[in-house]
Amino acid sequence: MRKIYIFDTTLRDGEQSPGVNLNVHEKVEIGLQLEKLGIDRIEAGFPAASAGDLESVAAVAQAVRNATIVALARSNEKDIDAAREALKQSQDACLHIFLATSPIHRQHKLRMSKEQVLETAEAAIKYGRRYFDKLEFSLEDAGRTELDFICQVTDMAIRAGATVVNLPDTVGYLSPFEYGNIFKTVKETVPDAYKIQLSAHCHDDLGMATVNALAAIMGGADQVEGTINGIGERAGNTALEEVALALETRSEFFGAKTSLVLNEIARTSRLVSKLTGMVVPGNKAIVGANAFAHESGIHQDGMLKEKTTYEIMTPETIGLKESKLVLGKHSGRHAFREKLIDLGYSLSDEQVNAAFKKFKDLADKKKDVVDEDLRVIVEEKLITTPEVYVLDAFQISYGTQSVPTATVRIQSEDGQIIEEAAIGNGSVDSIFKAIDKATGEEIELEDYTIKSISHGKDALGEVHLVMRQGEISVQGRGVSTDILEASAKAYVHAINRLIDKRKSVNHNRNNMVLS
Ligand SMILES: CC(=O)SCCNC(=O)CCNC(=O)[C@H](O)C(C)(C)COP(=O)(O)OP(=O)(O)OC[C@H]1O[C@@H](n2cnc3c(N)ncnc32)[C@H](O)[C@@H]1OP(=O)(O)O
Ligand SMILES: CC(C)C(=O)C(=O)O
Ligand SMILES: [Mg+2]
Repeated sequence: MRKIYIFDTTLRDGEQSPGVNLNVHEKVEIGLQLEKLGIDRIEAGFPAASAGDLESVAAVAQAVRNATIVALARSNEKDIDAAREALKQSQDACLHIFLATSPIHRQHKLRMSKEQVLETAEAAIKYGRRYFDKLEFSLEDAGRTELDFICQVTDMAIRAGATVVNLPDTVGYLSPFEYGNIFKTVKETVPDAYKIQLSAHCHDDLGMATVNALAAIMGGADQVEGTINGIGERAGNTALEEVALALETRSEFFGAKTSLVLNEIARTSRLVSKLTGMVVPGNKAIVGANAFAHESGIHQDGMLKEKTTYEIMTPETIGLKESKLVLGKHSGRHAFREKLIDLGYSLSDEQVNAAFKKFKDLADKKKDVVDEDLRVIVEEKLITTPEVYVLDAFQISYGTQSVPTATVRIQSEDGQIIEEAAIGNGSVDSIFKAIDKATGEEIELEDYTIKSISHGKDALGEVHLVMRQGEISVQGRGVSTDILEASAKAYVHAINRLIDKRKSVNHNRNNMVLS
């Protein structure tokens, strides 16, 4: 199987992401993790850019011993000298020189003719080779360069001493077919192309950075350049984890492999995200939080029966523990039951069905149903107090200038609907007073607490209250994403428990009288 060399430019092109600025320590930390990941070549920076970048490249070159350390330079002696200075402690160094070759860049940016581009690049490569055995030359904006000129520059670069020639799609312009064809053409046309390595460097402006890198491999590229999490200039670079996993998962198709230590990918991704401050989107391939998470019932059922139904690679491959079955409104009974077993509940089919119905009602209101929500659902369901009254609906009228008024609709045991309204000292008080009227109970509220039992803006609120009627004291509990609803539920729950307790107290009294 053909080996594809991996050239990581997280510390150089990745750092060119607007808003990203890594200090020396952070660069070294990432460099060491890239070494663990088995990256072949690490581009540590652009030493001519600043004294800080020169220092960072030198620090990475000193710390990382098991990868080639690369430093970038423009095609001039000053930049190359800065790279020399930065890499002088390196065990295995590579100089990376670039010059743009496309008509747009030649005319507007460099203001050079084709001949001047050839001469400038040749002089720089020759100067660089005086000091470096390994030298990569990049034809910046090769993607928009005339194909015959790409071949001409590549030919010149090889003769001048480049060991790697990089053909970047600098502005993410090409389709996979076109990009792959450049490599195929260079291989077929440039006589000495077989003596050096050809490299692909893609940007994601049209969302094709990964597929273009793969097309380059199919066209004959020996090396792929990119970054962790695909960070980089504008829309970013090829995400290296995507290329590595595409080659691993579809090795029979590509016939090529990297030597990355794949189970270091998740760790590397998290570190780069943490230190650059660039959050990885949930749906990002390979390393996004949802890449191995399943929410819909049909998929979860498939996953529980056989993981390959919905996973083409395993989370363990990239160093994650396991796939996640996320419960939400699209989930089904199979996953729900499995989750309850995980949480330590052993319920009958009937109990699972009843709890599942409550779960679906909650999932309609709440984005993420977390373990704590499920515990509440199950435990509420298992504590069975006869429901003499059920809260059917309530409405609140409230304003800073008006007295809060609540209207409640309550269904009694015999199916009768009772509607009552009341005013109170606040929204909760008015609801409680309306419930008192509807149930005809006279109650003293002894305690009322409210707390959030799950996270986020749509967290569940749990109301706990203690009420007394004569000698009988009971507790009530209500849970909802709305605290007023949780309060009303807790109050009705407590009244039902009060009626239940009153019945058993009376029953015991009667028994005592009889005996
Ligand atoms: C595709 C890429 O990612 S290329 C790498 C891009 N990365 C960076 O630019 C980050 C680091 N850059 C920097 O810190 C600065 O741009 C520096 C220090 C390199 C140069 O700064 P300045 O001297 O102020 O020049 P400035 O950046 O404004 O302009 C770039 C100059 O380099 C020239 N230039 C651009 N590419 C090359 C090249 N490959 N070889 C030689 N000269 C080049 C431009 O034509 C321009 O020259 P001019 O001043 O004669 O018009
Ligand atoms: C410096 C070169 C390789 C580059 O980053 C690009 O062309 O995108
Ligand atoms: Mg780039």
